[in-house]
Amino acid sequence: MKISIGNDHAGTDYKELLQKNLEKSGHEVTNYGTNSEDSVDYPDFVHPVAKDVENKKADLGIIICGSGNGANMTANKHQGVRSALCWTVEIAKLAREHNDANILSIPSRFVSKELALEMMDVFLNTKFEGGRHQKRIDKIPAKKYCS
Ligand SMILES: O=C(CO)[C@H](O)[C@H](O)[C@H](O)COP(=O)(O)O
Repeated sequence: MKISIGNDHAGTDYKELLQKNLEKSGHEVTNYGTNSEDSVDYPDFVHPVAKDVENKKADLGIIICGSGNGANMTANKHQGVRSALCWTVEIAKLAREHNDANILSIPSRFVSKELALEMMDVFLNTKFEGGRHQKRIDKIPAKKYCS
């Protein structure tokens, strides 16, 4: 799969670990950084990931910041992006099965590295169930609701 990944200073070491594992499994990874622990602004590193997913240059995205919230909010401003903030394996699984999430947002300051790896694994290997869930995700875009 093609996976784009981005993080701020709070997620650099997690990103390195996840990227290494993805590449070991044969995935094609585009890393948008940051690659240091110097303080940066998460939108600068998350927008490129969401843009790749929006433009179908990536199959899935992974974004990491301290709480996962700022990264998640940024990604969800992009059309067709459904970014899910996940902190358990089950939530990551449901994000794929029920929400067809295409970006996984990881809160590095609140989950262990082992859990981050497990969430990534389940996120990549779980399929969207469709059916009643398709109807629901079709109703997510605000412009469809408002017009
Ligand atoms: O969690 C974040 C945004 O949702 C970021 O990763 C920041 O780390 C967080 O805002 C804390 O900022 P700080 O500059 O690392 O104290």
